[in-house]
Amino acid sequence: MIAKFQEELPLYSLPSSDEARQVDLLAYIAKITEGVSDINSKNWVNHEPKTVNKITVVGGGELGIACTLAISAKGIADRLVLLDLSEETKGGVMDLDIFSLPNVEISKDLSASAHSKVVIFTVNSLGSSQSYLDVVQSNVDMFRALVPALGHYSQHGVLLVASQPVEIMTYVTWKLSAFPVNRVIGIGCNLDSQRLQYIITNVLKAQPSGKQVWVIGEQGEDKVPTWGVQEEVMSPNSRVQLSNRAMELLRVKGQRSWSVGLSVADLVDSIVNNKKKIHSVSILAKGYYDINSEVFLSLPCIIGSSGVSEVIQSTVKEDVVTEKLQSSASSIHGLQQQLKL
Ligand SMILES: NC(=O)c1ccc[n+]([C@@H]2O[C@H](COP(=O)([O-])OP(=O)(O)OC[C@H]3O[C@@H](n4cnc5c(N)ncnc54)[C@H](O)[C@@H]3O)[C@@H](O)[C@H]2O)c1
Repeated sequence: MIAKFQEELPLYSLPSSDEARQVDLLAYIAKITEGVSDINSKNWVNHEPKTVNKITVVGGGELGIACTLAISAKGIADRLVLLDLSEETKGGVMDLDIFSLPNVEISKDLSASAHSKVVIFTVNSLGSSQSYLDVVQSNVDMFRALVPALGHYSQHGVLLVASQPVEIMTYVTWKLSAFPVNRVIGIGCNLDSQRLQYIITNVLKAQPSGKQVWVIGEQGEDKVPTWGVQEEVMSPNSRVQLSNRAMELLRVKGQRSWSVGLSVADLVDSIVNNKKKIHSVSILAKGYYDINSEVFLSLPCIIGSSGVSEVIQSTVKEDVVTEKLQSSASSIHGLQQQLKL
């Protein structure tokens, strides 16, 4: 299946103005996707009420199950489709089959995702590639087989990417889907930001509250804290000391799939219920922090039903933040240039 798409798919090379052709191509791709033999005979367009809060989780591994459980626990979805595309039946998915959850459907058919408000990507290729570039390329190849069809089935939804490396996989999803950029988001530093705010406010009990501090940039070692507005009662020095102390506490927290699942569910809640809440998520960073290449980095944004509605620009000028983001942008862009999309 993947090989077939490698031959078929220069979709992202179409100009976005050529929408009719893009839709035709996406329809064709969906048609030849596994599990969908004839898109018209299935009549998927008419079977699904379009107003329900339907969510699709793609991938039934650790993170896919964690997202499913967290979204179910929050009661956000009227219907949740877990697309388990693996050959074998992994423990988690099998157990969900046995101990079924209300409103959760497990499927291998991509068309089951039709009319989702959010499609969450948690798949990860298990290729035995040697170099980092090969590992990323095998994830890209897998996305080539999935994103165009899933984008076709949920043309008005938001694509939320959790697969790693999240900045690159979000860029790849944007290119392969031909979606408007505001509706393609990576989970980026959302969990780190929420944790940092909690640490500053509830653990360090610092005044003023940590609501104005964000973790931004590249997920992992190169992420960086930044303040949204100048805190009048704090000198720049004590602000830096406070965020450094909070970042130290954040680093030892580690990441478990269930904590990422909880933060994904919070993001989904903001989208589905049009909460207009601020999240630090991976978005197209071109034009911010003097970045002029097409790379995705985490920046604080207002998130609602159409994805990103506004990017929050910090009024605090910090050279170290700009340098870190530019350095991340340069290395991510370098790697993207070597990928075969
Ligand atoms: N687990 C976490 O805490 C966590 C946190 C943040 C990000 N992530 C990222 O999310 C992704 C998934 O992580 P995980 O822990 O769930 O991994 P996992 O190995 O448990 O699950 C990967 C899933 O991808 C599916 N898959 C593999 N190859 C496929 C293919 N060719 N077509 C369709 N599906 C395929 C597998 O069947 C499996 O369901 C990874 O990129 C990971 O880095 C995970």
